[in-house]
Amino acid sequence: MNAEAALALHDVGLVHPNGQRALQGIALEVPRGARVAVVGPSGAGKTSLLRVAATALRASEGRVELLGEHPWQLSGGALRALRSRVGLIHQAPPIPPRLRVVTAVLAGQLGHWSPWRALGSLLVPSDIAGAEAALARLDMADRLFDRCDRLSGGQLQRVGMARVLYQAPELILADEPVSALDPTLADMAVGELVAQSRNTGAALLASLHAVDLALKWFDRIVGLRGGVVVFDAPAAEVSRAMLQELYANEGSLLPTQAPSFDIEGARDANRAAPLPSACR
Ligand SMILES: Nc1ncnc2c1ncn2[C@@H]1O[C@H](COP(=O)(O)OP(=O)(O)OP(=O)(O)O)[C@@H](O)[C@H]1O
Repeated sequence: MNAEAALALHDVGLVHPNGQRALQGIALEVPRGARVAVVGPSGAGKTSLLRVAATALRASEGRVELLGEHPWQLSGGALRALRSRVGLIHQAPPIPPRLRVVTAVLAGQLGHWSPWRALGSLLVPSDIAGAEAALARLDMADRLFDRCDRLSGGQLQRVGMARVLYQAPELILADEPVSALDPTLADMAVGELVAQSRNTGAALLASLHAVDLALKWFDRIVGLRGGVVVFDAPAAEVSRAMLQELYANEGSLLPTQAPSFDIEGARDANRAAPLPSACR
């Protein structure tokens, strides 16, 4: 067991209940504090990988180590405690529609609170300033008391991210966290996740649709296709040819946020990326 790794997958495979194989022979290590992006075409297995890492799905083959533990050997209570140290950001956050934004954000700490404090917070939000600060980082502070079913898909994604910023976990797992945001907001939101990692030492593993965002913000890029790792390299070493090969079946254009993609520019931006608000 490697205690220095926030996450380690050893020869992991996943077959969904209908017999569809989603992952095969995955070997991946995310050291504590590291920031790793997973990119790849539709159906590559990005969501499956993140769900296995989050223990939402149990691997069919291989071994998962999470924050120095073997999750599937733990008792129910110990597994819940381990999960409370991991922040999971969904593409479409599963937030009950009638919940208020403030309550949805405060729910990030539910795993750490006593049942009485958790119940009390559902009735009367206990740390409004904390929730507001997390939302402000994603330009959402003005929606604090809105109901979640009055929000757009992109606003809901930002509530899901604010919940994890508020949670301050040791490992952030983000599955296409900015897919519903416009390019400017997407850049800002990914920057805040990276800032959280820099400030708290949390490891960050995120699947991203846009390769320019991945190259700009992340230290390491994992290319996934057909459930297999095609490359795993520092962002500075990822070439256009590697990306074109990865997306070869999706046409000649690489998926990006910005309309024109300059790979050198994205990597230069990585070196010079300004620190978002939380880091200043
Ligand atoms: N619940 C499921 N049941 C059966 N097969 C599934 C299920 N979820 C995913 N799959 C299959 O597993 C493979 C990987 O899917 P996955 O959603 O992990 O890919 P992805 O890279 O996240 O795709 P996208 O970018 O389109 O979201 C695909 O072949 C998909 O059809």
